[in-house]
Amino acid sequence: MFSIANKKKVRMQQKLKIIKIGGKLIENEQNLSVFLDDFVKLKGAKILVHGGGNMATEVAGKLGFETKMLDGRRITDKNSMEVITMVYGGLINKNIVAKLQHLECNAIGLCGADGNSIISKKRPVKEVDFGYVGDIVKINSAFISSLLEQKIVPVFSAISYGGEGQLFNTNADSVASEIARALSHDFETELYYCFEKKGVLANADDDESVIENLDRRKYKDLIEKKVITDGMLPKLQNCFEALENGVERIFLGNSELLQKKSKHTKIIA
Ligand SMILES: Nc1ncnc2c1ncn2[C@@H]1O[C@H](COP(=O)(O)OP(=O)(O)O)[C@@H](O)[C@H]1O
Ligand SMILES: CC(=O)N[C@@H](CCC(=O)OP(=O)(O)O)C(=O)O
Repeated sequence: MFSIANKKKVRMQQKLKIIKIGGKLIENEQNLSVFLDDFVKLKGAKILVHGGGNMATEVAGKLGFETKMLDGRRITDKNSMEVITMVYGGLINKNIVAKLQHLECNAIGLCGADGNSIISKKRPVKEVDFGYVGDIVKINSAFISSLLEQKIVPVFSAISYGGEGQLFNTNADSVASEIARALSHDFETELYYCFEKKGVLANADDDESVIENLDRRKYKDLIEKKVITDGMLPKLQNCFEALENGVERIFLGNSELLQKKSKHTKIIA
């Protein structure tokens, strides 16, 4: 019989790719289709994490709810949490899974409550109360690994679980990096952030000004110069934390990143 230690050793030699797709790419049918075609072609174990912030804002607006963001994170009141559950957990997640099934990729759609997979705690109230925003405290690696072993592709939405019947909204970039960090104990992990730009830009007005290699020193400098703002702030914070906690390689780019043919950003130590 295979012992747990042996199983772990076998997995350590296995590569795992965790890919996050941002909301602005999902909204565009053409970009989503290019991305999913490349995603299904990736060999080996893989996990997809999706955002959808823009769509949630749009649906909330239609329902007459105002959206407030701070440092790339949504201040999530009760109404906002309900919209998020419907949009991320339902509309986006189920459509992506259906498209993957059509491409003959056996995907399963999950939020953090499913399989007790992503456990979080309400973000502590400091200057701001983010409401139903959860910071991840635990990833159920054993459950996620068991899906991967069955060749099932988990597709996670940006919803975590508080453990006491409460769902929380969690930045999708954080979901991806925390899953990558946790599973790097068992697999050799690579993390990919796909969004609408070619990578981290040195000049926000020039889409070709991609920084090909980004280290922490340059990242801090670019924050001070206000070149890195908005959603890019939590995204890069997640990248460096992941790199310092066992994730082997991290890349940022557009819907074509998975082919790595066009310019993109690599996070380096
Ligand atoms: N230096 C930068 N390079 C690229 N994008 C940046 C930069 N600074 C801020 N951004 C913004 O960050 C956004 C990406 O973050 P976010 O909106 O969270 O992405 P996602 O679509 O993955 O959710 C880009 O759309 C861009 O407007
Ligand atoms: C707490 C928090 O901000 N959660 C995010 C989750 C979705 C997300 O991250 O979507 P994108 O990847 O498309 O930005 C939000 O509600 O906007």
